[in-house]
Amino acid sequence: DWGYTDDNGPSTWAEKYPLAAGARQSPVDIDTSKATSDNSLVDREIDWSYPSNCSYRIVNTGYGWRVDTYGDDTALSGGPLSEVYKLEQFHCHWGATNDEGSEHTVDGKSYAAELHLVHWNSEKYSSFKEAASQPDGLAVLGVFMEIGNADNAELEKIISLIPKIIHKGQDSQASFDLDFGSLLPESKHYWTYLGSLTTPPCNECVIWTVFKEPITISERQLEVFRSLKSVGEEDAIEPEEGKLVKNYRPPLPLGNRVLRECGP
Ligand SMILES: Nc1nnc(SCC(=O)Nc2ccc(S(N)(=O)=O)cc2)s1
Ligand SMILES: [Zn+2]
Repeated sequence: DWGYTDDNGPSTWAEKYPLAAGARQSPVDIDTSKATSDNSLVDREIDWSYPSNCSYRIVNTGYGWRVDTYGDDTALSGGPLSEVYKLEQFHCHWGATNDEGSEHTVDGKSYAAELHLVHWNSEKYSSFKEAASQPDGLAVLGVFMEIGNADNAELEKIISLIPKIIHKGQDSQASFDLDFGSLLPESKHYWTYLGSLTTPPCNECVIWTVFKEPITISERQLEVFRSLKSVGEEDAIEPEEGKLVKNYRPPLPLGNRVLRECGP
């Protein structure tokens, strides 16, 4: 199966997942000199509403952790979006060392990690799966994460559950009040472009919005991410083996896509 090691990593994905070789792939390097500040976006602020207290399921997908949100009373609209999108799940990508880990880069700079909030167009489509096969089906918010001295208190609620899902396939149900607002940066300055899922099947179904301002996470918190395993409990391997120390796809060419910028 696909993964992030030398023998099953991003450079091999197109063999089994032909979409991975498409012209609208993600992530990309955000070349700020190419970004056009588009007036059609300026008066369309990105607007989100997320519940404060909800029950969530965190799962080890084998490629990282993912929190399923059953996004009933969630809504994302505005900015580049023409319809209202619902939050389906959120997850993160990181690297083995702090100088890599984000999927998008900014003028070639990588951040230590990148948070993805995955929404689907529930106004036009009847399911996430259906939306994931449409060019305007998904809207993903990308938030860069850099190492800071302090723990990120909201992320800590998720990180405290990771020891329960060390192995692939494990999940944990928890109801905690998550303030999504604090998982997003203060500034709403963002770049947006048309792209894809950054993991197989790499469907070209995502309207990407990447915030310019990073949030901070502590080194200890990032180490907890790296303690996840990509193999199941039954795979008897050495304790140090199978650790998910990196799960990011390097940038693909922007090609002739338009990169728009909006915000102060
Ligand atoms: N044929 C298909 N199988 N599975 C899908 S969608 C499953 C899923 O949620 N995939 C997914 C993959 C990557 C991302 S990401 N990293 O945010 O681009 C978000 C979501 S479409
Ligand atoms: Zn992602």
